[in-house]
Amino acid sequence: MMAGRGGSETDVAGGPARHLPVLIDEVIAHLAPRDGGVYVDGTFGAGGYTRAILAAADTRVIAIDRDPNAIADGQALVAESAGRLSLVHERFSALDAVVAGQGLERVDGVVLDIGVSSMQIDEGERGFSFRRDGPLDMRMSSEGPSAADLVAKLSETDLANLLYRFGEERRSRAVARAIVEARASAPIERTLQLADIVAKVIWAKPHEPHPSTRTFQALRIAVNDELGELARALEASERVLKPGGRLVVVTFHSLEDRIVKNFIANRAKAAGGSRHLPSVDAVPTSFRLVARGAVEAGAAELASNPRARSAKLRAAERTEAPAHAGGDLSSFLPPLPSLDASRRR
Ligand SMILES: C[S@@+](CC[C@H](N)C(=O)[O-])C[C@H]1O[C@@H](n2cnc3c(N)ncnc32)[C@H](O)[C@@H]1O
Repeated sequence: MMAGRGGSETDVAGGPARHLPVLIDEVIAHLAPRDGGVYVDGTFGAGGYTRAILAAADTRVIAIDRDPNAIADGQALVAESAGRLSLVHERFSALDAVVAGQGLERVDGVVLDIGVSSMQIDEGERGFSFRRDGPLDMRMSSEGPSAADLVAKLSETDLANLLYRFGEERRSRAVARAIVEARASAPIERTLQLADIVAKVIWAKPHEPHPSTRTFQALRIAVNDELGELARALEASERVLKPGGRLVVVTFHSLEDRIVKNFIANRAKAAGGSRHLPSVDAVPTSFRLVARGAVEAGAAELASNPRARSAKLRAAERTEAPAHAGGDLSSFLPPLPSLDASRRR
């Protein structure tokens, strides 16, 4: 079962929690759940945030996860919640449709805890871990192409670009070359098989991350379209939050944090607000900042949970202004660095 990124026992809303989620006090402080409010937990996982929201006030929670195992494990909490929790198997990019499916138009808060759960990492069979043997899968939802499919089918150049963009792997060309050479003699279908191939071209000192860290991160992000999912979920939140409703997002690496930071900055600053332009051109801001900059874990949490080290929380509050026209993710999805462009410089 889910060991969790924190791993502590609390009992909220009736049942034993199996982990202490990252930045939980800060999440609740910024989400500010209130009696009668409806909150979307877009990343249910082991239900740590959901439990805390249910415990903080007399709220209703609509929780979402794309992983069928998380949905199955969460049924006990649904049963305990006396009708206050709806748990939906869906991608969080569709959170506005999920809210509509519950017969609601708007909600009081949305929280996202981006990334994989410990359960997903810890189960070798899911294929996320370079330390455990398993099929090279990495699909959170068990649908669509797996990591093994990408490794088998992408050209050497596309593989190198993927590793560079989503893993920030500086030796992406060497890793891509090694993968292409290895797959010519045998299909790469197991996690440890891929980890061995990467270890032949990247040496890590004892204090450095495992040589496969960046390769596995890149494949996972690509397989699950994690950056696109995040960008679309931010836009869906803008559509579904009531004026005064809060958006709280916790991320674990810079690619994700940049998207959240850019989105909030984009929506919280009035476009066309220049004194050189007629005021009629100004686009009203749809969010205002709740937290200036990113909130990080304090010393106590860092001491008890090393996984909180890279966590960053950003929060914003919805204004009365209409949502921006959706779909143009380029206004806040930062251009991903192209390997070829970087080599030309
Ligand atoms: C870090 S865990 C969340 C842990 C949770 N906050 C808790 O306290 O237990 C992330 C969860 O989000 C889910 N997830 C990731 N991307 C998703 C997406 N695009 N749509 C829905 N669920 C997603 C994963 O399956 C995983 O269960």
